[in-house]
Amino acid sequence: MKIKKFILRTMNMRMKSPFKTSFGSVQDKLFLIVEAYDDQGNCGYGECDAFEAPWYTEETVATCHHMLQDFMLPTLLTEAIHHPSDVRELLAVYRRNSMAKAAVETAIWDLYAKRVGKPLYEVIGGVRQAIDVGVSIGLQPMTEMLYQKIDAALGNGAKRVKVKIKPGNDLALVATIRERYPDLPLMVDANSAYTLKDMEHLKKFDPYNLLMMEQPLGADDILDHAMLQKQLNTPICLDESICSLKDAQTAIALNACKIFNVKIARVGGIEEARLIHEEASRADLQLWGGGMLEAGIGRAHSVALTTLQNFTLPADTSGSSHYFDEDLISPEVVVVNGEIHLPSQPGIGYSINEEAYEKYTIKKIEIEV
Ligand SMILES: O=C(O)CCC(=O)C1=CC=C[C@@H](O)[C@@H]1C(=O)O
Ligand SMILES: [Mg+2]
Repeated sequence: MKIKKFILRTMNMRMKSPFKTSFGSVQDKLFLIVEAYDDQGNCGYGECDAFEAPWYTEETVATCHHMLQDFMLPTLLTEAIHHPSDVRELLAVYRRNSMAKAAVETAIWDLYAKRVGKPLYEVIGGVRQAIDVGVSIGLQPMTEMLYQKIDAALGNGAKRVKVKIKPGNDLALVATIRERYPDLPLMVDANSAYTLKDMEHLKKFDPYNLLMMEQPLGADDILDHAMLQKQLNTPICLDESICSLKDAQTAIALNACKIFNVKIARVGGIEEARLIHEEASRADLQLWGGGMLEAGIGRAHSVALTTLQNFTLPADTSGSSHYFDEDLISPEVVVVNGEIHLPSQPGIGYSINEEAYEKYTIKKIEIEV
């Protein structure tokens, strides 16, 4: 497969409401899209999940634009790509920069699946045609608003609810939710807001029967999580700490957690995610698909990944309308009774909504051989 040309778009879409975590808030979502064209006129799409500021990982929209434009896309135009799984090796010369890598790698997977005329989820080895999903609810200014969001999610069949916590807005919040929803499948995500000094405090979450506690400690830590997991009954799920297969192997070896949240962007692509999935399956760790407030293209890739065998827990991938008034794809991703059904068309299986796509494009560059 020879890539003839890439188009790199910068998009700007406003989310319905701000999404607030322990480290920041997003409402105007600036992001990139990579289009990869082959010599037969096929086009594959990939979304870059980096945010405008480096608060989730060190990457930003600007660093990804630079890495893609100046390094990664020119490299991939000069190399023969036999299979999308080659891209991981071809880009390994560039250290880290996982979100930039994932943006182009996912575009090439979509392109390949379209060339062979199969849905992406089948091409990557997916085993199910529908995935279970929950919702992720950001920090709310008032508990009433949180209840409204939980009720709306349950009304839509959400299979579990994740709430964000931070020091000072955590235990009492969980206690209130539990009192009102005693049987709710509930989990919390701290986005690295605590340290081992909070061990005694974190143990106090155990009686609330949480599905898991996501990333309580340092974004670059695995060791402290292992010490914490020894003391907690609540399963720990690692998100920010797992950026590669190597990190996954370390976490497994140290028993640092029981669950991984897998995001294609954070680990540098679908191939790395598949390797993490294999490793986790061997160690009996459970997996689920994380979300990055993506628009439709990124959402479609993550839905496809979630069809792999060991993604047994509900994903964060909510429907397009959860975050946006209008999406870039047609049809939009929809959740029915807490499930997303996989489209059967080749590639990501969704078409581009050309009108919306052009409307939200604020910059476009072409890179050719
Ligand atoms: O619905 C989604 O796309 C998931 C939202 C979500 O929880 C997150 C998105 C982006 C960064 C983080 O704040 C966070 C997470 O930690 O999983
Ligand atoms: Mg998280």
